[in-house]
This record gives sequence, C-alpha cells and structure tokens, in this order.
Amino acid sequence: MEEPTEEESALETARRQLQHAADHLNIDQHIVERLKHPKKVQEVTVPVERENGDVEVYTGYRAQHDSVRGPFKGGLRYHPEVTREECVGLGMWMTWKCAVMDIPFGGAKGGIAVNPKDLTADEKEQLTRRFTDEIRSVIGPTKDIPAPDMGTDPQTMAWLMDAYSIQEGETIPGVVTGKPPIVGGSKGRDGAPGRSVAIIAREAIDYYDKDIMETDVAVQGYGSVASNAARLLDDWGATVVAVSDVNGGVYDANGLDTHAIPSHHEEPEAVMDHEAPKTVSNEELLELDVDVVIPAAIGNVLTADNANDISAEIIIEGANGPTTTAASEIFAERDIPVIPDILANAGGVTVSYFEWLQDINRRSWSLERVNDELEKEMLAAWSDVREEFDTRDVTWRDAAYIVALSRIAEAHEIRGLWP
Ligand SMILES: NC(=O)C1=CN([C@@H]2O[C@H](COP(=O)(O)OP(=O)(O)OC[C@H]3O[C@@H](n4cnc5c(N)ncnc54)[C@H](OP(=O)(O)O)[C@@H]3O)[C@@H](O)[C@H]2O)C=CC1
Ligand SMILES: O=C(O)CCC(=O)C(=O)O
Repeated sequence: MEEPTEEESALETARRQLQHAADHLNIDQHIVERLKHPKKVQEVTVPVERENGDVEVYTGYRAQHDSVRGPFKGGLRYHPEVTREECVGLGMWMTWKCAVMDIPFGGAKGGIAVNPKDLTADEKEQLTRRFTDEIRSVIGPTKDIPAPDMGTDPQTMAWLMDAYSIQEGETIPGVVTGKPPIVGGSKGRDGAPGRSVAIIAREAIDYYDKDIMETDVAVQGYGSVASNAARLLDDWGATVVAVSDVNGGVYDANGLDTHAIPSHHEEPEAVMDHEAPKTVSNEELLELDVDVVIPAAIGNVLTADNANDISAEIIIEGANGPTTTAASEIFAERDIPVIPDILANAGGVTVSYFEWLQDINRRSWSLERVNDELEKEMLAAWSDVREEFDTRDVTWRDAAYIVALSRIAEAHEIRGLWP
C-alpha cells in the first residue's frame, strides 16, 4: 500500500480505503483499478449577477463514479473548498454507500466552489438554476440524481427540480431527491442521515455492551446530520455533552438540551450563543473524555496529529471522510472502533431512494412508514457489516467495504462491462 501523507485529499483517502479492502477479497485487480477512477467528471462555470451589479463566475463539478448497480446518485455541496478531486472522492464513497445499503444506485457527487453564506437567497437561486442548466445533459431520473449535502438544502433541490423540469417541458420530480415534500420530496429525508447515524451509534453502543442511558456523546457540527443525530440520541437517553458549529462548541457534563440549541438550518453559527457551563474549540470537542464521539461536520478532522489524543471509546463517522488513513491506522492499533461514514450516514441516500420510488409511483409515504423502513434497512446493513467484522480480523471500515465491494465486483463481472 502507498504510504499515507497527512495532506490527504478525499480522493486519496477513498483510493487507499478501496485498495485496503480489496486486499481482503479475491476480486479481479482490473476491476479494483477501474474503481479507482470516475467514469466521468463534468466541470462547468456558473456566472451569477450579484445584487451590487458585479458578475462572479463560480466553478462547479459533477463527478460520476460508477453506475454498474443503477443510476449515479449523490449530493451537491456548496462550499469554498469544493474541488474536482474532492467530488471524485466523495462520489466513490457514494458508490460504496449505496452498495453497502444494497440499494440500486451507483455513486456520484457534485458541488460548486462557493461560500453559500456570502450569497443572498436570490443569488443562490440563480446559481443553482444556471448550474442545473450546465449539468442538464448528464443528470436525469434514470441517469444521475443529485441530492443535498453541505451548504445545500431542500430549497436548493426544489430550484434544481424546477430548472430541469422547465427545460424538459414537464414536471420531473425524480431528477433530484431531498426536495420539500410539497413538490415530491419524501417526508423524513431531511432528518434521515442524522437518524441513521443515531441508529448505528445505538447499535454500536449495544454491541460494545454499553447502556445508552449511561453513554456520553460529543457531536461535531450542528447541521443537518449532526443536529438530527444529537437530538435523537438525546431523546433515546444518551447524554449529549457537546455540540459545535464552525466557531466552536458548547459543553455541559450533565447533558445539553439539544432541542433548545438552533441547528445550522434554524440559525447558522448560533451554537455558541447557547448558554452552557463551558465552551470548547472544535479540536477540543473531538478530544473530550466521552464514550462516543461523532464528527458530523467536515472531512479530515481526525488525523495523525490528534488520533492519539482521542479519548472516546467509539467513533461514529457522521461526516463523509472525517478520518485520514494515518488516523485510521492509529485507531486500529489503539483498538478504538471507527464505524464508517458509508454505513453510519447512509440513511440520507436510503431515504433518497424511498423518495425516488415515491416520485416514480406518484405516491407519498407517511413519515412513520419512511422511518420504519429506514430502521429496517439500517439494521439489515448493520447486520451484514457486523457479520464480516465478526468473521474476519478487520476494522469496521474494511468490513463495510468488503460488503460493498463484493456486490459491486460481482455486478461488474456479471454485466461483463469491461473495462
Ligand atoms: N446532508 C446530507 O444529506 C448528508 C450529509 N453528509 C455529510 O455530513 C457532513 C455535514 O453535512 P450537513 O449536515 O448536510 O451540512 P450542513 O450544511 O447542514 O451543516 C454543516 C455544519 O457543519 C458546521 N461546520 C462548518 N464548517 C465547520 C468547521 N470547519 N468545523 C466545525 N464545524 C463546521 C456548520 O456550522 P455553521 O452553522 O456555523 O455554518 C454546520 O453546523 C458532510 O460531510 C456531508 O457530506 C452525509 C450524508 C448525507
Ligand atoms: O441522498 C443522496 O442521494 C446522497 C446524500 C449524500 O450526498 C451522502 O450520503 O453523502
């Protein structure tokens, strides 16, 4: 295996993880090589007329990794650090995520290098509509279906759906998931990635013979994934002692009232306004002496620099790619289980799949049905991964990759799509 460096892009991490897992399986190395590369990356420029009359041109991407099991699927990220490489790495993770959940999608990811906080709502709408026009030829309900990710939300998905539908001359809800329910979105999609993080955390807590009522949890971030995970774990009896936003976090050893702290979507950058006995930096939050730590904001926060200082007994990856290769190796040596992103936060894409089914059938499901089916799918995937973990001497990440990769490699072999 290549020597990991600490300056690691999402793509480098994703490639190393793939090779690492492939080494445990008897898979044709040609297929593994193919999977290290995207099928296609669309790069576009998107002009926006700002309200002061200036024109700014942003760069956007849609990276399509693999579609052997179904249409490309994955979120759209608006963040200043979005790059082509990042989209490709995140798209690879989507391929494994859909396969580990056994849902009939491939993997993709897109994004625009922009700080959405710098734009007004009208400017964001213009940006989204123009970006949709630029990627229109590569997306569609049976080709590639975007969804929310960091910096985008149901409103962004509604604009995307509308811009696509106008050009096609008919309303096509299935081109995107994560829309508001009034325009064909699924109930429960918004909260689904956080819900799956909470379900998997609950199962991991149980697997390691802990009682959720006696479990302290620290959560990094307070956006869509983090706030929903923190609130559910709180509702289920865990003590959520810390949460954060981009500016830092609040800490209460007796447990925070997670419902009283505004999430990113309720009010961005408001976490530190919440009254609490202590504040912590985002770095300190990860090192708190808790049972479970859940990085659920940005990538590459667990690195060789802090891996030896992490006190938590279990790490649940809420964000995509929060752990570098070097940190993963340190956690493996320290025997700290890291439950990987491709399993833990897969509730988002799973409910996106439910949404896509609802759009095709023009029939909406109740929130209760969505949550029940999500619970079933998460427990089934947890059980598949746990079986690999229990029968092989591997990490949780490798176990999840083994499940995913076996399905993808088999599909490639059977379809004979080669190279
Ligand atoms: N949304 C989805 O459907 C899914 C998202 N994910 C992944 O989960 C992660 C979070 O996404 P999501 O919850 O949607 O994002 P959101 O945009 O909803 O929220 C992001 C959160 O992260 C905080 N944040 C931003 N920068 C930093 C930083 N440098 N340090 C600490 N916190 C920071 C933000 O704080 P502030 O309020 O101050 O801006 C906000 O609380 C990403 O890795 C994403 O890819 C995974 C599966 C599905
Ligand atoms: O719902 C989806 O299609 C994808 C969500 C996503 O981007 C992710 O799981 O990382």
